[in-house]
Amino acid sequence: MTSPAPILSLAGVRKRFGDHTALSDIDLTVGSGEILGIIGRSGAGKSTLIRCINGLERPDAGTVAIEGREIQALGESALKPVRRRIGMVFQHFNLLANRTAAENIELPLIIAGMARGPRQARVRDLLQLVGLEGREDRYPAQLSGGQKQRVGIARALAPEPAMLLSDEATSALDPETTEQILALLADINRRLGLTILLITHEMDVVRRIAGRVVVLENGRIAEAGETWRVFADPQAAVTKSLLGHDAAALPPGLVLAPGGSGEALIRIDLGGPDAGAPLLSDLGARFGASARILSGGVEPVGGVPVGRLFVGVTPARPDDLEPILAHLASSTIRTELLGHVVRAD
Ligand SMILES: Nc1ncnc2c1ncn2[C@@H]1O[C@H](COP(=O)(O)OP(=O)(O)OP(=O)(O)O)[C@@H](O)[C@H]1O
Repeated sequence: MTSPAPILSLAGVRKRFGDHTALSDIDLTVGSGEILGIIGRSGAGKSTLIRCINGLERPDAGTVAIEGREIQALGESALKPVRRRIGMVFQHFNLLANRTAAENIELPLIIAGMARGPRQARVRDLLQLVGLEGREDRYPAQLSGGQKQRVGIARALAPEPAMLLSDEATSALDPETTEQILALLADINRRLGLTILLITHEMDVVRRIAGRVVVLENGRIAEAGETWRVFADPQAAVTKSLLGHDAAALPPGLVLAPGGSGEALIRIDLGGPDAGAPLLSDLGARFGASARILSGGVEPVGGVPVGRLFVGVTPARPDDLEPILAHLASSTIRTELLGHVVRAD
């Protein structure tokens, strides 16, 4: 049995505008049912990438395939049905102001030539799926930002696309509404097995729902991988800076002693299924050391705990510090002795 073609695959994609290279060497595969985040700062090439994926822009080199079908050489009429396989969700919703919520959702079905009966049944199902029952007759101006985006999502889902392409879909929403829309996307992904490509400039959006992330910088892929790994152990400078990961940062208010004894300040980067292990109580049980958390935290990234802790460890004997560090290093992503804490007394 051959495995199904990926929903989307890009190979060696390059796009130039004059002498400016907006995208180069883009290799990307999106498998069925996954949520992939694409993150980058302004100018990184996100819009150009979207335009290459939906056929609005032709790459200068490389291939873009949707469900195994290469689109870069297709003419407008051949592109149309392939484009319909990608549902677009936009930052500013792009709803028709003079049509109700239900009519906005119905429009792509009318264009697709669906008969009235099944069309209206489908609109009802979609309204229910996105939590808009009872609001079907409201016009966009009578809906909140979150409700408008629910209409946008339902409209994108109406033609049963193979993939949802979310272009900064939560960037115009407040944090609470962002949370609700991301929860809706995650729910749709789970319930329908729908593939979602999330384009964003916000790490938090990626952290909440993307299983995998691609970091774009200056038109190139700077880093890619499972979201929790990239968050727990970022490699590229741009990822570290997007994450606000300053490797040298000390928690506020802590001062390191010039000498080397007493309570050791240790920075621990945790991530992965083992991150919940009882690390600190281990230090007491194995080494008779006392350990306290001075700063930091652990939170789930794609369901996997990830975090950075600053821990003060007082070994029973100075010689214990080395084996303590080795023990911590064996069960964390990174353990680093930063120095010794100045005591207040
Ligand atoms: N039609 C164009 N003509 C010339 N340069 C362009 C064109 N489109 C994009 N660019 C340039 O290509 C680079 C990538 O732009 P792009 O819009 O893809 O970035 P972006 O990551 O989407 O940024 P933003 O988040 O600000 O929308 C930028 O330097 C931009 O100025």
